[in-house]
This record gives sequence, structure tokens and C-alpha cells, in this order.
Amino acid sequence: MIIIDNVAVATVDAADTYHPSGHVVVGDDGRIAAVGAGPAPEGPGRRVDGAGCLVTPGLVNTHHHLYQWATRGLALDETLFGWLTTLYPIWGRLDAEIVGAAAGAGLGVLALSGCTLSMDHHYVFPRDGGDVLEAEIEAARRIGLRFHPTRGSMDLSRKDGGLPPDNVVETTDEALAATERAIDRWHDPSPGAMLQIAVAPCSPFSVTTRLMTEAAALARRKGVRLHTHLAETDDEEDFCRKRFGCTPVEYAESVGWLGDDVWLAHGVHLDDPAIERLGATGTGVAHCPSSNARLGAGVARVRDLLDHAVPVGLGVDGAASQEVSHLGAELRQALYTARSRGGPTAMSARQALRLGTMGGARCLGRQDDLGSLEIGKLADLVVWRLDGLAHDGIDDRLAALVFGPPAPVELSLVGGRPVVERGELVHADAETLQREAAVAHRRILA
Ligand SMILES: Nc1nc2[nH]c(O)nc2c(=O)[nH]1
Repeated sequence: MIIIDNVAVATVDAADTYHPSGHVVVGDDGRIAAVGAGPAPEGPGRRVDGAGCLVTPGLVNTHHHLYQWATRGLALDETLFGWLTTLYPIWGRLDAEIVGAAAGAGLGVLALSGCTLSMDHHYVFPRDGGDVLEAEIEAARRIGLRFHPTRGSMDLSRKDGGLPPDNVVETTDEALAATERAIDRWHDPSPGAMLQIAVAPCSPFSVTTRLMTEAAALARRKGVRLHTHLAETDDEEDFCRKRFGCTPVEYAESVGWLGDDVWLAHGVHLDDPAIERLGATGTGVAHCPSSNARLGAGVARVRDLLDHAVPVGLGVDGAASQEVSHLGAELRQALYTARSRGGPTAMSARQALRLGTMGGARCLGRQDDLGSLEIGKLADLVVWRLDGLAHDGIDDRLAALVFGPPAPVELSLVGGRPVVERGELVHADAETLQREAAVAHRRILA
């Protein structure tokens, strides 16, 4: 039992219940046994004094490319297509050792930023690179995070009218067979699962229509979710209009890619009919405001998406297109981005926290298991320290978390198991992760 007492509590339940002083009790089964206002009931177990802290659900990262940690700081002033064209040849040298080290560093930084569940979109599988998916799954186990890696794929190379060079794509049949093997080997459908797989062909300009269609059929046969990049840039929209004669969302619908088992990365360039279709079908969006700014991709219409009941989560995106990789910081970036577009009422601190928690849980299909602090849910939670120089004096602790600088994590739990304590990883050594990532960076650039 872990009893977190004397703490501000933002539950992110349906009523957005907030207790300025309350408690959360975590049972030995790794689930929330009690949550409420006032002092915690007496009982045995570890007691955590939450004075000066806020407890929230753990943050859920809905879009990432962990391998990109090894190629940060390159192609700094490019559009998405220019950036990809620069990086594809480098990514063609990926192997399991590089991916494992990059994933360790990326997941370590995510954990320290308040993340308790991350997805990953891995879509580059060089022929002699070994088992890169296994390498990142091992990295997630090492850090202690709940993990939803997706089996990505690309099968449309430059010679067939796509963007990537030949050496980073697979054949359609290879991609489908490997995706099915990954689901059979790794996917755990049970409640409380630490590991789930989704199916994730990369983007309209790197994947054939056949792979999109058959990947959707495979995912539905296996009961797993679907993820892809969509509507990220004007260049992608031009590509879709030229090749398919329609917008990216019309294309997605034509290949069976709208539905409540799908979440799309970015969704920046969406017209009104597209937003209506996403809302009507329950298709989710992984909003990546920092990456969209770094690549100059545009500003997503998040207020309009929420008004149409689209599930929206937050994503840091790969560290090569957003070198910060701090999910806690993405709360403020999302709020600032929404307000830049729609004025000061476009998003509140509470709504930003909801995107980063329950919104992400909905995108990943985990809303019955986690995403809010409610009795019976998994104890995936973060205790944020907000009484230091940087935050003290902002009386509303939720406002301090979102409007203030990224807050230190006093304690984070995944299924009741500590992953971060007093700003340090519990199961891994940050210096070792850094050293391994530095070797990976040097090797891939050599
Ligand atoms: N931000 C990103 N967008 C992408 N599109 C695509 O095909 N690959 C990527 C990527 O790695 N990052």
C-alpha cells in the first residue's frame, strides 16, 4: 500500500474533480484504492507526504519515434520533406543496439518528464539491423514504463513515387508478415497490460494503398489499434491531391482508416469536413505542438477538434524533430498553441492536463484502465513538486504545473510501482543511458 497524503489532487475524472488538499491510496494490486479530499484514512503501508505537491494521472505520450534520439540536432531548418530526405539515409544504418540505446535515453527522459505510458512508432527496419522492436521493448522494461510500441512500415520508395530511398523500405508482404508476427509475439490484450502492439504504416507518401488497406484488415482481425501520420504538412496534402485526387482524410477514409480504433499523428491541415468526419467516426489525433513548430508544419485546430468530440492526446514526436522530448512541457506548449490560434479561452490548464492524460488514454484505447485518478483504475500517477523557487506563489497548483516551467517529478508510479523518485529514475542510471546514447549517436553518424 502507498498512501499519498496532504497533497493537491487533480483527478481528471468526468467532473474534473480537484481537491486543494487530499489523498490517494494505492493498493497492493497496483490500483487506486481511495482518492478524495482531506487526510488519508489510517492504515499500514508507505506514507508519502505530498505537502507542496500536486498528484495527477500519469502523462500518456501518443506519438514518438524513439530511435530518433540517436539523430538529434540535424536538418535544423528544413521542412518535413527536406528533413526526412536528409535523415532517411542515416536511419538506413539503424540496428538493434542503436535503437535500444536511443530508446533507453528517450524513455528515461520521458519518465523524468511525468510520462507513465508511451507509444512508439518504429517504421525503419534495415535488413541487417537485428530485432529493433525487441530492443525498444527491453528498453521500456528497463525504465519501467508502460509501453505501446507500434509495428510501423514503409513500402513506397522513390522509384515508385514515394519519398524514402529504396534501402529503408520493405516489400508489402514482408511488412504485413512482420507486423503479424509482432502482434502474436508481444501484444497483451488483458486489462492492466504493460505491453500492447498497434499497426502503423508510416504516411501517405511512404506507404502503398495496398499496405494501408491490408494493415487495417490485419489490425481488425487481431483486435489491435491503428496508427499513422496524417495531414501533417501542405506538402503531404499536395502529394495526396496529385496521387489520390483527394485530401489526406478522404484518402484515409477510402482505405478504411477512420474509426474509434484509429489515432492519427498530427492532424494539422484539416478542413471543416475532415474534422466532422474524425468526430463522427471517433478517430483520435495525437497532437504534437512542439514538433509542428520545430518543423514549421503549421498549427493544429485543437479547439475545433475538441468541439467535435475528437479524442485528442499529446505527443512529443521523435527527438530529431523536437529535441526537448519533455511531455510535461508539452502541456504548456499545447495551451500556448491553442491560445495563439483561438485566444485566451481556447484552452484552460485543466483542458491541457486532460489532453495529456485521459485524451491520450482514449487515443491508445486504455480509457477504462488509466488516464484518471478513480478507484479501481491502475495507479499510473505522478506527484509533481511545486513548492520550489520556480513555482512557489502560484496558488492554484494545476495552474503552476501547466503555466510554470516543467516541474520536477517527486514520485511517479506505474501500476503502483515507483519509476521516478525525487527526480531520479528508480530502475536505471541516467549517466549510463546518456553514455550508451552517445555511442549510438557516434555509430550511426560514422
Ligand atoms: N514528424 C514526423 N513526421 C513524419 N512523417 C513521416 O513519414 N515520418 C515522420 C517522422 O519521423 N516524423
